[in-house]
Amino acid sequence: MHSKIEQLIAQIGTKPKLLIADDVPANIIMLGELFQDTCQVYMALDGEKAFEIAMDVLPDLILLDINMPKMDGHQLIKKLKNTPATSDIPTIFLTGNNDIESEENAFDEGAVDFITKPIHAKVTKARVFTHLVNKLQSDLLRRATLLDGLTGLYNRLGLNKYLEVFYLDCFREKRPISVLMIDVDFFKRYNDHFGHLQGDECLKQVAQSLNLSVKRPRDIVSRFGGEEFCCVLSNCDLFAAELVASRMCEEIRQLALPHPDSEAAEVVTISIGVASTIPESRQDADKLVGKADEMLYLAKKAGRNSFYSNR
Ligand SMILES: Nc1nc2c(ncn2[C@@H]2O[C@H](COP(=O)(O)OP(=O)(O)OP(=O)(O)O)[C@@H](O)[C@H]2O)c(=O)[nH]1
Repeated sequence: MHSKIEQLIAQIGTKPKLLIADDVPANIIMLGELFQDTCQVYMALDGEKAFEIAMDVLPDLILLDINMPKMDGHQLIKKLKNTPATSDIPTIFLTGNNDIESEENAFDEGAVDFITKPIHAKVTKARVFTHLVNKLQSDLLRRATLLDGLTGLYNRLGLNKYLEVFYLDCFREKRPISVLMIDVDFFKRYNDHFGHLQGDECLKQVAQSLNLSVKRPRDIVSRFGGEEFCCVLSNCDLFAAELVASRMCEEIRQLALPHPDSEAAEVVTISIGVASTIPESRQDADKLVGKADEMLYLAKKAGRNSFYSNR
């Protein structure tokens, strides 16, 4: 099991994140030492703090004591399961309550395992690694389903998944989030002129350039469909998003891909709609995408090869 986890870590490039929540510092320290070589370990002494850390770091696995101050293990797992960003995180109860009723309750509440105290290092390690291997393997598979075959960018499914998570984060932190809807100008004419295969090649180059225009780990560029792309910039206000949009337009022009039938320029160009908000509800992400789409329409109407924003 140990070697399987190491193989997965090598494949993914980072150690999995493990959150340990227990109100007894000695337990946390002991568990931390047990997993520090294999995992990035996060620790919390009460349920509220554990939830806060879970939202911030999105751990790969949570080890949860039942009896904790502020929010106990039962309340915490309920909250984790009801929150989109954390609902899929496997959670193991680690508890001194070793009666069958507590164990049944834990599974009903969505726990993947139930380990009783006193902690037996070898058994705890084996069970934690089993669940971590499952989690990392399913993440790898899921990641493959979230990518677009032609461009290697996130596909629509990937966009929806990350937009939901980032939107929720920005709502919680009262930070701005911006969306850029991007469309290649007169692309039908490009295909008609050069053929579909060269059209595909053009989309690949545009995708790569757009992806290089965003710098931060939580920024994502996705293929929205056809010759449309969508970029999500977390913790980014309208002013900064306009700078990104302007840079993207310039970098696509710099690719200097000839487009003789375009009315916008002699080379391939893009139009971008920019929208930004500080989320007031958890569920308004679609509205932000809709707003960016409206701005894209206005950018097209204003002559293409530029961006338009919801100022
Ligand atoms: N080569 C290629 N073409 C695609 C792909 N997906 C969509 N398209 C083409 O993209 C073109 C989009 O055309 P329109 O929606 O009319 O837009 P447009 O020609 O870019 O015009 P404007 O957006 O108004 O500037 C269509 O001809 C589609 O066939 C793809 O994967 N590969």
